[in-house]
Amino acid sequence: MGAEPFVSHQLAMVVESLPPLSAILFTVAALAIGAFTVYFYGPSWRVRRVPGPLALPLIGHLPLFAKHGPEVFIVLARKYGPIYRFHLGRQPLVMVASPELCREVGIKKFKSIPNRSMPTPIRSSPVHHKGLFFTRDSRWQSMRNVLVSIYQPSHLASLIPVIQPYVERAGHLLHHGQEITFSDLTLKLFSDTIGQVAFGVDFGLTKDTTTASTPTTESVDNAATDFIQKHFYATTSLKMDLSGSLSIVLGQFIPFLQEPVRQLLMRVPGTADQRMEETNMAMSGLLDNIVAERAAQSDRGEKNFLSVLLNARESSEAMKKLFTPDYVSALTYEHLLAGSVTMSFTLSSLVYLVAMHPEVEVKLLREIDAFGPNEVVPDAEELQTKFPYVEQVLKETMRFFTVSPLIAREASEDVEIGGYVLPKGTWVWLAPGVLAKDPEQFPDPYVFRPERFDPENGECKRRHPYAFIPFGIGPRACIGQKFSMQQLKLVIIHLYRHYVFRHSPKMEVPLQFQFSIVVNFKHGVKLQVIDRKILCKQ
Ligand code: HEM
Repeated sequence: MGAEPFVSHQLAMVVESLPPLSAILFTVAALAIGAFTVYFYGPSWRVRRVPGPLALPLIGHLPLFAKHGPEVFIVLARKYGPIYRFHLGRQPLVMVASPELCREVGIKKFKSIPNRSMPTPIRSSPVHHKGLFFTRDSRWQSMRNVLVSIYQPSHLASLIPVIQPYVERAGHLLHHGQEITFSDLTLKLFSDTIGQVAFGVDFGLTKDTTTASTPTTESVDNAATDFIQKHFYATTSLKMDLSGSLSIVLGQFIPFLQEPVRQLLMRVPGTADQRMEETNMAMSGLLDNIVAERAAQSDRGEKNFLSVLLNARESSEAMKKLFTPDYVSALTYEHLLAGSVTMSFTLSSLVYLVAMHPEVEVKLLREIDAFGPNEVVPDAEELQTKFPYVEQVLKETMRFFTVSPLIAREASEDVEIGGYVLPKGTWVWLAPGVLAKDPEQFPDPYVFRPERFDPENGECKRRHPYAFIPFGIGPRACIGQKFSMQQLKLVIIHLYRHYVFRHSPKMEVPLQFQFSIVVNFKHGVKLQVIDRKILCKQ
């Protein structure tokens, strides 16, 4: 017998002993379904005891989100109570929606839940990874300890003369009878002020090109303008709903595919992923240049965040290791991100709401006018003590339209919250937007009533201390809270000293929102400007 017939015979025997093709297919299919089930239901299984609506395969509760928008979290809290599950695609979130449970997560059990989970849009955007927001554990703690010193009252007070010229400059852009998209102006204004406070650079966005009067700062160059445009694009592209780039959308359903697909699509011309990558690269390059230039300056002073950070970096070897150039860039950029969109949304909401409530406007103007002549700029202490009604209007605005209705946290060990044991790795999200509309804490929650924040008011006295947390809670709360309030008051006082506002006929009713990493207006806030001097003469 030759070798060939022998081999064929052996092969035939092997093939005969194999299961039929259908059996193989069946096994493969069963394995695939098993793997699919484990992958998609594993995370849900771990938190199955927490109540919540039935989650659809792959898309979880995203259809509910599409139907109700951010209000969905209020709807679900009413139905399931203060702790419930919400599935963002495959990822289950344990939502915490009562003041007491927020205190438990944010303060009492902070050690078990010290970090933030990284939402899908941010995973696509490396420029955001090394800021304070997403840094974790001991590195976060060390960075925060240094950065907190920058927000000391004395430093904040010194920022008023730095910011005021920008506020006045933006004010000069307003004219009686003018129709403006006010939210665009405020985004430019706060990008300009934070540009100065964070980088020591004048982005020149509110510069009146028809006059020569501008604050005396470093020159406005094309690189800065280019940078800020890229920043606007990068920020508005980080959508949490299903309108983001393909890799972001995919990340909601099949997270492990997000990065490979992003890597692929960013090489394909015309895709949103490619545009985002180009923007991120260009922005990182520009940021690194700004940081390198400032690092090379010997007398950089202490007037802006970047200089303070670079000075801290040079103070010891440990600091040098902590604040490597990439972290310095990310932290400085984070200021711009955190301090422009949030502030613009809050101020635009305030002016929108005051325009709808003449009785609030009258009280606000009375308090502002009583302070003194228009030329006198209040100092930090006066801002804190002489404008209680401005503060109430601001707080009520932040309650009414909460810019950050969800706060992302993640358990770093097994932890018990509200009677449920949540395993390590669970995404535990706080819901300040739900608390803000709780009728027990805020009677008639859909009525805009600043007086509810008057400390002498019974409603205010009865309220739980953590019912109102627009800046978050505990050691991880917003580091810029005092800075924000100071700056917002400064702008409100300046604006209302000169103008009042009415809704433009072009303003949509009701106002529509867009949910990206923070809430924003879909079509902007459109207003008519009324010069108070002209109003008085009429
Ligand atoms: C109206 C204005 C603002 C609002 C409503 C706001 C809200 C928030 C919220 C809700 C958080 C999460 C807190 C938590 O997890 O408990 C946060 C964190 C943070 N905010 Fe703000 N913010 C505002 C303005 C600013 C400004 C102006 C800056 C910087 C100049 C800033 C810098 C930060 C940083 C760095 C964090 C992360 C803190 C950490 O993880 O340690 N924010 N903010």
